[in-house]
Amino acid sequence: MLFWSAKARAPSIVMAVALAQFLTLLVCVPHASSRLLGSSFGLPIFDIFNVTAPVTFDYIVVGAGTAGIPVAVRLAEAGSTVALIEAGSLHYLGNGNFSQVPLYASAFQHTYAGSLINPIVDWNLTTTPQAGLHRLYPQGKAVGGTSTRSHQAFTFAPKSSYQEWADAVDDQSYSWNNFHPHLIKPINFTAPSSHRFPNSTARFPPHWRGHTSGPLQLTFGNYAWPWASWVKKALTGLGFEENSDGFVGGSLHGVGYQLSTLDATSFTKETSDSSYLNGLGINNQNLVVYANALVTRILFDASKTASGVEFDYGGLQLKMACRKEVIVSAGAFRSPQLLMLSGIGPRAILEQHGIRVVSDLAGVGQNLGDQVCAGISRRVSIPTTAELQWNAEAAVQALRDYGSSPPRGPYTTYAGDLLAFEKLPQIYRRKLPTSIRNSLDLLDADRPELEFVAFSAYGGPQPGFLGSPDGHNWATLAVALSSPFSRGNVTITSARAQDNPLVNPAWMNDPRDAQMALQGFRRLQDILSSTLLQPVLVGHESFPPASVLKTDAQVLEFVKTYANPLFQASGTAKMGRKDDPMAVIDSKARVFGINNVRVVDASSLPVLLPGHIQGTIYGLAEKIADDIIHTDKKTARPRPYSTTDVIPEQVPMGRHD
Ligand SMILES: Cc1cc2nc3c(=O)[nH]c(=O)nc-3n(C[C@H](O)[C@H](O)[C@H](O)COP(=O)(O)OP(=O)(O)OC[C@H]3O[C@@H](n4cnc5c(N)ncnc54)[C@H](O)[C@@H]3O)c2cc1C
Repeated sequence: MLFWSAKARAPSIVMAVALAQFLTLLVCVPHASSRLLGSSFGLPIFDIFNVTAPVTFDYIVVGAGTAGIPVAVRLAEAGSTVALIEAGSLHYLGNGNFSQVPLYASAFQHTYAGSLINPIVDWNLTTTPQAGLHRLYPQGKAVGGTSTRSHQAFTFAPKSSYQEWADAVDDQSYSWNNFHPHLIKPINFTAPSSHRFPNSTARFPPHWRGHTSGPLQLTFGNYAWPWASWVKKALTGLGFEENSDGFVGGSLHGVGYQLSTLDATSFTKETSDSSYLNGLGINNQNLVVYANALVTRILFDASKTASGVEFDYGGLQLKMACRKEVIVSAGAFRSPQLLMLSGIGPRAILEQHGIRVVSDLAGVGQNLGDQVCAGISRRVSIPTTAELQWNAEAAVQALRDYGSSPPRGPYTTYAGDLLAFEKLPQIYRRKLPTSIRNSLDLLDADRPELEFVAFSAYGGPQPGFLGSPDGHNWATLAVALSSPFSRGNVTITSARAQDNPLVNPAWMNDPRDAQMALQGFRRLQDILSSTLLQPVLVGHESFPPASVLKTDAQVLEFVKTYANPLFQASGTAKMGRKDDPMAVIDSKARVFGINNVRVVDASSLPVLLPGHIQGTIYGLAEKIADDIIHTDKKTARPRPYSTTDVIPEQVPMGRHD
């Protein structure tokens, strides 16, 4: 489809490709089985392109994000009719090419008050004050969801985390071996190309070569930032092993280049819409996408069975009905919000807002897990993103490289292209109180406690995003707590979906995390002082200045004030056993206490996974879709739309009174 394949290219190329595609479309239309441009999108009031579109769907999926699109696409493939309802629109319209060019991934994402934000493709959510500060927490509001905001890192958690998951939900289908087929089903892998520098070899599981059957393209950038190579050399010198599997083999320990969700031809960011929707779903007539539609409530009949949803479409309050299920994939903050607005959640909160209780579930909105990081920026003598911001010649060359075939150079990769994971080494561990050491010792051997990210840009507060406040090259090394103990929560501030939920990440609320952050930061300082990095560090200028990081109290103060999330929020409608009072969904993602509602997204995760969670979310979406399809034999039979799909006696579309 012309619109969906629009990529960030030089305008002339775009126009030429567009013209060719348009001509092809014109030639093909009379015989085509595919739909007309735009027909994949529904108008909930009327649909002039597809007048036979049913008002009642088998499934309604709420949220066209990282999980929602794969679930909707797979169900439609299996023959069910699916309405995919998304509050946002197309990120190409709202965010230009900032959601496409890999280097731009962190555009409009600073978390400090006063940062540049883009209200069109983001929910503009502000957390409750953390250490006295309100923080912005980016979340995608677009077809593609937060995959359009992501920094493209693709990892799987260590094997023990999936085992912990399987044990927590009493379902061994989540063990590494059993879950693995679903985790890799999305993947279409391309090995790194020869355009990377020779000293930046990227590792990946050898058997992934040729694994191209999935819709989601993964590869490595056609460039490695010099800072990444220097940090890798330093970490290796300090005893880090290289992670030989690119962080997707079931172990995160070690250092390596970031495997990324990247289109291996255009070197644009791969998202759930560019992969699943554009690649698979767009021509499937069973799937209709309703954009700009904010679901405000799930509707239930007298037997607490979901019958459809109510939504806000440009101010109109509309309803849509489903025959089978409502699948909530609205993300870690908005899935619990929607459940609460629909009467599913902690009784006291619902009653406080005058919401009728349908299922009193204490765990809705609780158990919010997230990783938190802090870094040090230093002036460096090697090229960083500052070159693209301040050096016209370098910027023009980088654009030329990106426009060449194949694209190469710094625009093909994210600025944080090197990751490393470890347990806190003994020398720092010994400084922790015994009780904290004991807690850490309970973590599995393959579960990392720290993650490092080498970022070729300035990391201090600044309104821009490309990387340098002063024209000098700056680089950052950040450390994150991979296995924090703190848990926050999400709640509602009103009975209206239009109001953002209240998010309290509770970063470092657990004293164990504060002590771990202190020792992790000391480890970070020591890495930056290593002789192996000295050749590229310039002077002593840094953010924060060394003078404010002398005592432990100063470090803790800095970390608490400047810590950022790694944006891996999860667990707010967690999966669990029926006898777990905080569990919201069972191991098939079905919400307890009601019928025909599932939650499939980051909020479903029962365990805070180390590393980056999008890979697991795609895998979970595949797994639950597979479960649904296999337990519902009828939906497994392909069936095109027909006018008989219109069931007038069910809740009609249109203005509701
Ligand atoms: C800045 C940033 C960078 C990140 N980088 C990485 C990374 O490099 N690697 C990684 O693994 N992870 C990364 N993550 C995390 C990852 O992107 C998320 O965990 C993941 O995308 C969440 O997927 P989801 O399906 O749960 O939610 P989402 O992808 O957010 O999807 C939810 C969708 O539901 C829609 N929606 C919400 N409420 C409603 C409603 N009431 N009605 C209709 N629609 C609604 C939203 O608009 C959205 O489109 C990053 C996150 C952020 C914020």
